Amino acid sequence: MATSVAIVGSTGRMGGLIDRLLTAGEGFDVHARIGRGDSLDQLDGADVVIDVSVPAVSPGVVEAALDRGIPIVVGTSGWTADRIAPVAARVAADPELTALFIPNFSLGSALATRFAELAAPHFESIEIIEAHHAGKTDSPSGTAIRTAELIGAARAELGPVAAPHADQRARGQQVASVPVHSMRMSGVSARQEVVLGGAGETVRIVHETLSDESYEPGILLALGAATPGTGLVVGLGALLGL
Ligand SMILES: NC(=O)C1=CN([C@@H]2O[C@H](COP(=O)(O)OP(=O)(O)OC[C@H]3O[C@@H](n4cnc5c(N)ncnc54)[C@H](OP(=O)(O)O)[C@@H]3O)[C@@H](O)[C@H]2O)C=CC1
Ligand SMILES: O=C(O)C1=N[C@H](C(=O)O)C[C@H](O)C1
Repeated sequence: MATSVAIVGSTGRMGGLIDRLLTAGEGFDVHARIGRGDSLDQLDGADVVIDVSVPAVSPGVVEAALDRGIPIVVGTSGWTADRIAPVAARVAADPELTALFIPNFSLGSALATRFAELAAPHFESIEIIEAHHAGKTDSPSGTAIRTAELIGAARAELGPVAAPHADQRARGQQVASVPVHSMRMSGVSARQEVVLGGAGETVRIVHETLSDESYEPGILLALGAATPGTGLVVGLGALLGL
């Protein structure tokens, strides 16, 4: 029997992509298409919820899914480690609950983030430059926040990265001590560059999204993994075994 999926943010770019992907493929049915103004009671009866809405709305969607015991995949940005923490505690307390936070569904992005995490302990200077389409309303991107948090965790025993003059606005927003510089502009879908500097050298880890097609395998992987008892997952890398 097909897995029934409730899509929150269904009228948006990602919601439309997910709708088309599930409708065209096998194994999943669309249970409900939920947009602004629609009741979250439409989640009732779904096997899984996928949220691709806006950062302000996403926490309420997660709560509504967990209240109903329905596994949820969260693709919406804005989920810092601090915001995930109470959800993690709730999921840890109930073995039936499942919440997957996937800041970026693309394989290349998951790999690039992992590469940055691996390199982080070896360089004292690390900064992130991310660019997105002009329609993106939040910054830094969810991917940049997650990447910076993982860099910070990888350097936990070494201390913060060297970010001189970080009090100046043009030095970016610090996330887990990593300066993040966000551009919102025409001509770009999504791009992230992690620049690492050490004695006499720099390393640049660049990921570019050229089309939304790159998200499709990750969306299906996450939906397939979102079953009761999976628990908390953060990042596609965990599902890929990276
Ligand atoms: N994890 C990943 O790989 C990716 C994540 N994203 C993230 O996904 C999110 C959505 O991106 P995108 O599709 O480009 O954005 P869009 O602006 O195209 O879509 C946002 C959707 O959320 C809806 N929405 C707004 N308020 C509510 C509400 N109260 N209840 C239900 N739905 C609501 C909007 O409805 P309305 O049209 O009425 O405003 C719209 O359908 C962003 O946070 C983005 O960063 C994006 C790409 C990839
Ligand atoms: O809004 C987008 O487009 C994207 N949002 C996500 C983010 O905030 O990281 C993922 C990807 O970068 C595209």
